Amino acid sequence: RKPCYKENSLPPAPWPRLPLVGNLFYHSPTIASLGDVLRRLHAAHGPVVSLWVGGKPAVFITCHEIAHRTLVHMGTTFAHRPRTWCSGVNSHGVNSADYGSRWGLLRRNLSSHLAAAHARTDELRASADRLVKTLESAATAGVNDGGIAGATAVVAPSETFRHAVFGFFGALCFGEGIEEDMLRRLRALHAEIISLIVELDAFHLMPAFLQVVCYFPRWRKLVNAQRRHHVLVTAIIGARRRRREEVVVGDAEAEHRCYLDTLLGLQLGEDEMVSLCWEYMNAAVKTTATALEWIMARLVLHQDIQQKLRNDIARRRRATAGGNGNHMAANGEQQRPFLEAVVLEALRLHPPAHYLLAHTTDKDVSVDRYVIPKGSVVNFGVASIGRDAALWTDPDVFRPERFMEGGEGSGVHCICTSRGSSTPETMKMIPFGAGRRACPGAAVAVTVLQAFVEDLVMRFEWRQVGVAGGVVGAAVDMTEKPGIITEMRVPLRTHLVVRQSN
Ligand code: HEM
Repeated sequence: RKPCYKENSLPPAPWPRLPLVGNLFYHSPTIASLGDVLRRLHAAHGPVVSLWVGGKPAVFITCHEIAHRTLVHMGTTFAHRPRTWCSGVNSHGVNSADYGSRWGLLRRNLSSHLAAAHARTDELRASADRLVKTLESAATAGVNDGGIAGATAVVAPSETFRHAVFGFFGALCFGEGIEEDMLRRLRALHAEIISLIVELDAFHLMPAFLQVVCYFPRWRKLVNAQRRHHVLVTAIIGARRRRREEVVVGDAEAEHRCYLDTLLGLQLGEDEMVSLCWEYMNAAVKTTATALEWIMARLVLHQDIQQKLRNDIARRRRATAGGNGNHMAANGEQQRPFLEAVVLEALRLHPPAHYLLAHTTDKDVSVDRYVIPKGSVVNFGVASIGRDAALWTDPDVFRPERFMEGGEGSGVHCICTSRGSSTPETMKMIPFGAGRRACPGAAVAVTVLQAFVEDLVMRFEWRQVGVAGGVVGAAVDMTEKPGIITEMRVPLRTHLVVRQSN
């Protein structure tokens, strides 16, 4: 028997609600309108509201305290993902796996690979160097719009950021030595497949019959692109397998183990490996590259913070070179580098993912005065929590100092997985989610962002376009382009000046 709830015990939802369709698609036919619809609903009804996807509710939560209670305290209950009838290339990933032993095995494998990758500073340095060199050539060859002496030009760095991040994670995923041409083809295929995915569907927010309607015209293209992706990744897997067989034991141990090596060790099928490699690159690249662009846009806008960051990095480098790498705060703890504060503040204001991946529950759960029925889609407003005026003073102001000692964000860290490591206070922002399904790549992503930003700030001055001789020109446009990942609507353009004294 289907359980029966009193209408008023379910989280509030707008009317009308049509049979089969529900009301989500009626109120918010696109991901772009979802944010506005939810803002209005939350303003009227509080932090727990719902929209209906066909016959089941999609519950949205924008309160950090409830997020902590559900994702961390009731972790196992909320660790499930909704089922889908077809997820194509994503079907064998960690993110789509049922919460259970297979998920546990794959997630442990990914997490231990990422923990080892975290220590791979050589690869990170090499990627940051390549990024800096590409931008240096752009600055030297480009159009100098400001009459500034030395190598300087107006550049749009988004594409370079994306390529550098793809190259870095490509090496971690497939191993070093993967050809540039292969990487470019893989990148193009990722972009093609992503462009064909219906965004609301990615969050499990489309009733089945609408999925059929929306995917019908693009189905052949999607299947075709996924097939080409499969062929390319299978070729990479084959090459890696042969290399492992050829390399003598001692050499193999000296060589870093890439993600693919760990998958080969698990004896998985070919489809599973292709899907897991897709997930790795898909989850890592667009998120990290988008975050990097938002951070640099903020530094272009806030020249004072950019200079403060440069000074802090230089001071720390001098201290480390002088043998004094300990930066103690007044409370005796290691002082947070300003660089980390800048990255955290950008992730608070501009989380690449405005919502988590869809969660669901394995039983009915009471939250506040409402019942979340078993099997509902449950999601969390990441951007709303990070910009909540009840948690942050002047939430719309970019102020990294709030994450420094004594600031309102000093207790916040991005990685909240277990009860022990988190309180509602540590979850005043959740750009990587929280609890059992929290992003396993969070620590690596923050490390990559810090390494890239450090080099970019020390090697170049990032000025607003048209700002020369103190004349302020076009400001950076911080408007958002909503999507599965929220990018800048107008990609960053900046006046890049190569610094003479690095
Ligand atoms: C700035 C960069 C990144 C951001 C903002 C980000 C954000 C997120 C978010 C919000 C989730 C959903 C959590 C949930 O549903 O509760 C997630 C899940 C996930 N992320 Fe990331 N991520 C980033 C980088 C990475 C990297 C570098 C990797 C790995 C190479 C990665 C792999 C994953 C995987 C596998 C999941 C699914 C986990 C599961 O279902 O158990 N992410 N990420």
